[in-house]
Amino acid sequence: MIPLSRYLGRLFRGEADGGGLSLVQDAPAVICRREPALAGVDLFRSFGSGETRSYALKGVSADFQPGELNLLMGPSGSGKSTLLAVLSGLLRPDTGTVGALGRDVWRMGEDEMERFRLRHCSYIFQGYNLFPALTAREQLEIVLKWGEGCPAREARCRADRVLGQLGLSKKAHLRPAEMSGGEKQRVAIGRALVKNPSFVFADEPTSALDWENGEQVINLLTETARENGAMVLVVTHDPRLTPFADRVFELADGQLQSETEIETESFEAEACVSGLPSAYEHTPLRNNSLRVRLYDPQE
Ligand SMILES: Nc1ncnc2c1ncn2[C@@H]1O[C@H](COP(=O)(O)OP(=O)(O)OP(=O)(O)O)[C@@H](O)[C@H]1O
Repeated sequence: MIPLSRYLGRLFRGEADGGGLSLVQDAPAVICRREPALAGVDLFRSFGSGETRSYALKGVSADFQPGELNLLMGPSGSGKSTLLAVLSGLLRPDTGTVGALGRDVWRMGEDEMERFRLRHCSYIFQGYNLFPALTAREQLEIVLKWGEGCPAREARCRADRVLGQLGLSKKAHLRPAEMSGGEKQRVAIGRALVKNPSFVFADEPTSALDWENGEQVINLLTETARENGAMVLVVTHDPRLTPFADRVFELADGQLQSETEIETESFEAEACVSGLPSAYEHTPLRNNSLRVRLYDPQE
């Protein structure tokens, strides 16, 4: 019997066999420590001053679990992008705290914050923000070389692997001007995912895409949550994304109106998770009831 601790952060397949369980070979899935990876507490954020001052966030508190895809929805002007920016370390709140991986984000010094963002956070915005002069492969390589000091050969290998997962192997040599909108968005997502972030923050990542490309993008983000244990937070107006999510947060007028857990199919192989340390729980996976991954966000 292989101790479960050996599997922390690694992939395995659990196969139920007549009530028993054997753990074999690599396969993606998620079991996460049920502690929020990210927690916003009583967040206020205003813009302007004096008589023109208005509050975009009015006391928002919310927890976000690792291994989950969260949607932030609500009417235009309700504060979604402001909340995303505050939670992701890009915009300082007036008051309130943001905790991430056990750290108080807004108490970090600038350098520490920069390192934290570089190591743990990825951002996906509407405009793609790709470098015009770089090829698809170079857009990914540069993140690894600059961000992690990754040697050129390894960076190329990792970039090519992610481009392959995105179905972009044949486009690796193209520059942004030579790509379609969907391809550019996939490269932007590849750039966000190549460093295996703990947090992915995406603001309207599908709004400029047709549904075929949009579905591909949301599938990639779902996989990132489920298979890498990342906490993914997506601001969107698109109700078609809801079935892909684990949780939907609804904002209105700067306040959280509701938090809805989206039902997933039941996890048949309960045997897979028996014997787990109590700090861990499984996250059921759609379409594949026997895949399990242990993930520890603190590692
Ligand atoms: N930099 C800014 N300066 C002044 N007001 C701002 C600024 N950013 C946001 N606001 C205001 O804060 C409120 C919330 O804006 P926010 O962009 O967070 O809303 P949203 O829900 O993301 O909207 P949308 O869906 O239209 O993108 C709005 O009233 C907006 O005008």
